Amino acid sequence: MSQVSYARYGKDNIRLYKVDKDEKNGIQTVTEMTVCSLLEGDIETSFTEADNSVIVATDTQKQTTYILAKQNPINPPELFAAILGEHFVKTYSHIHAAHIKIIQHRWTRMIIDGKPHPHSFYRDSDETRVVEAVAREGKGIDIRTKIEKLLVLKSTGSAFHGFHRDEYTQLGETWDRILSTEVEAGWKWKTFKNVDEVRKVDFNAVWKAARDITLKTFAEDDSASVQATMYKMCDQILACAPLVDTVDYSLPNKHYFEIDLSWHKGLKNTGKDATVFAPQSNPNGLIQCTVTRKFKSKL
Ligand SMILES: O=c1[nH]c(=O)c2[nH]c(=O)[nH]c2[nH]1
Repeated sequence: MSQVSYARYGKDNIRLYKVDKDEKNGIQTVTEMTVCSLLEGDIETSFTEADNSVIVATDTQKQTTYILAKQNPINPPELFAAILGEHFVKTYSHIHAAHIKIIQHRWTRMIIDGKPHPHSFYRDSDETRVVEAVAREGKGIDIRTKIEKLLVLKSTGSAFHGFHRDEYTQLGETWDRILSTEVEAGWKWKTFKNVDEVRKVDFNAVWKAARDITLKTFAEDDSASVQATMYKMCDQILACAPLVDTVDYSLPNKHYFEIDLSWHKGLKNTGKDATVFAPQSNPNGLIQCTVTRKFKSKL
C-alpha cells in the first residue's frame, strides 16, 4: 500500500507579453514573462483513484493567467504573481496553495538619435528578474525576488590572500586578480496578509536599489574575497529595504588564469605584466550566503 505524500501540478512555461499603450503621448511599454503555476490541495484522489473532478486543468491555469493579465497590471511581477496565486486559492475551495513563478525578460527601450523611442526595444542581456510567490489559504502570501544571470567582471581591484594553508594547498596568494561572476541575488519579503498589502509595496524601487547596490559594490569594493564583497551587498540591501527579511547571493567565481609565455623569446605575461589570460569555464568556485538582520536585544 502506498499514499501520496506530496503533490502539486500546473502549467509551466506559459509565455506572456503585455503592451501598455499611453493614448495621450503614443508611448508604449512592453513586458514579457514566462510563468509557472503549480497548485496544491485536496488532489490526492486524482492520482490514486483517477478522480479528475478535483483537477483544475493545467489549461485552465494557463487561460486564467491570460485573463488576469488582461484585467490587471502584470508589472511589477511580484504583484501579478500575488494576484494569480490568491485567485486560485480563493476561487477553488479544495486548492490550498498556489506556487507562482515568473521570469521577467528584458526589453530595454531603444535610444534613437538621442531620444527614447516610443515603441522599439532591444534585449540588452540574458539577465532576468525572477519572482517566486506562494499564496496559502489563511496564511497570506510569501514572495521572493531574484536577479539572475547578471554577468559582471572587474579587471583589477580584487585580491585573495591570507587564506588557510596546509599540505593540500597549491594556490598562490594574489593582491591583484580578475574577478568575474554571474550574479544570482535573492531577497525574501516579509509575509503579506493579502494582495491589498502587496499592492502598497514599491517592488520596482527595491529591485533597482538591489541591482544598483550589487553593481556599485562590485565595482568599488577593494575586494578581499567573494565572501567579503557579497556580505557588503547583503548588508546594504537589508538596510535600504525594511520589508525584506533575508537577502541571499549565489556567486560563481569565474576564474581567469595567467599564462606563462616566457618560453617564447622571454615574453613577460605573469604578475604585474599579465595582460593575456585564459578564461576558465570549469571548475569554478561557488560562494553562497543568506544574511538576516541581527536580533536586537531589548535589554
Ligand atoms: O574569493 C575567493 N574565495 C574563495 O573561497 C576562494 N577559493 C579560491 O581558490 N579562490 C577564492 N576566492
